[in-house]
Amino acid sequence: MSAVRENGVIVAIDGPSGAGKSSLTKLLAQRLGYIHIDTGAMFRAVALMSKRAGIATDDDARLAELCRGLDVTFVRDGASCRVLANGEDVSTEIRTEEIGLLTSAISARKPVREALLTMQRAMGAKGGVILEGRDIGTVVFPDAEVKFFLSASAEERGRRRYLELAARGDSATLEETIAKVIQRDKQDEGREHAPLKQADDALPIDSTSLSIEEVLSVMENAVRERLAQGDKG
Ligand SMILES: Nc1ncnc2c1ncn2[C@@H]1O[C@H](COP(=O)(O)OP(=O)(O)O)[C@@H](O)[C@H]1O
Ligand SMILES: Nc1ccn([C@@H]2O[C@H](COP(=O)(O)OP(=O)(O)O)[C@@H](O)[C@H]2O)c(=O)n1
Repeated sequence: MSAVRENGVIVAIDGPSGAGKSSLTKLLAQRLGYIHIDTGAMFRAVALMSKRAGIATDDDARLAELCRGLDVTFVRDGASCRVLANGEDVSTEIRTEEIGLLTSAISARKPVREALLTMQRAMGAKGGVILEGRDIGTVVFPDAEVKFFLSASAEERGRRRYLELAARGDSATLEETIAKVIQRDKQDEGREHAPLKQADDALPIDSTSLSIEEVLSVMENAVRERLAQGDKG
């Protein structure tokens, strides 16, 4: 049994790329009046800074040093949220597919995971928070009161990403985008430290043929049900 915390429950949303985690996390947070933490953005910020510093993806000593000197924060900007790395707004720069793949390699390294794990636990401990990522329900907050594992077919997730990239003027093809999504999932599932996997007690949601509103409604109902149980849950 886990007690409801100072500011409410902890909601963990994990799943592969393009499953809808970021979209649903933001909407669910608005509905519940919770804060949301995009842990992928934190890993992306580390990857961007490591690229700028010319650090090899397997240079654990330099990665550890980088993380020690890196402060990642989120600031609200109207309806959206900006990501700051040591005070610099890197929100746009971290969102490329290239940084996504580099992030997948960097985030497999133990010192990077350890550094961000400490930050994420500190950010979420009081509850009233939704964290989205790959290992929230399994490693960061295995005692989260509500856990979701959001997925969709690789083709549908690739299609969603492709539409996003096309809207930004990126010339990547649908086939390339699906292939990259599959490659990243494989890396994330196959790594030694904190691999992407469904927690035993997570509620699985396959969003392949569900609208965002439909997924939101399933999630909101599950959280409200848990809140109604209070400390008895
Ligand atoms: N259930 C859904 N149906 C259709 N499109 C969706 C759905 N969920 C998310 N999307 C769209 O797919 C894209 C990727 O969603 P996102 O929330 O960024 O996924 P993730 O954070 O898991 O990578 C976004 O453009 C989003 O609007
Ligand atoms: N909790 C997390 C979140 C992200 N990540 C890594 O960071 C990468 C980018 O995560 P993201 O959530 O921004 O990616 P998308 O789902 O938005 O494509 C993932 O492919 C993972 O390798 C992780 O290892 N653990």
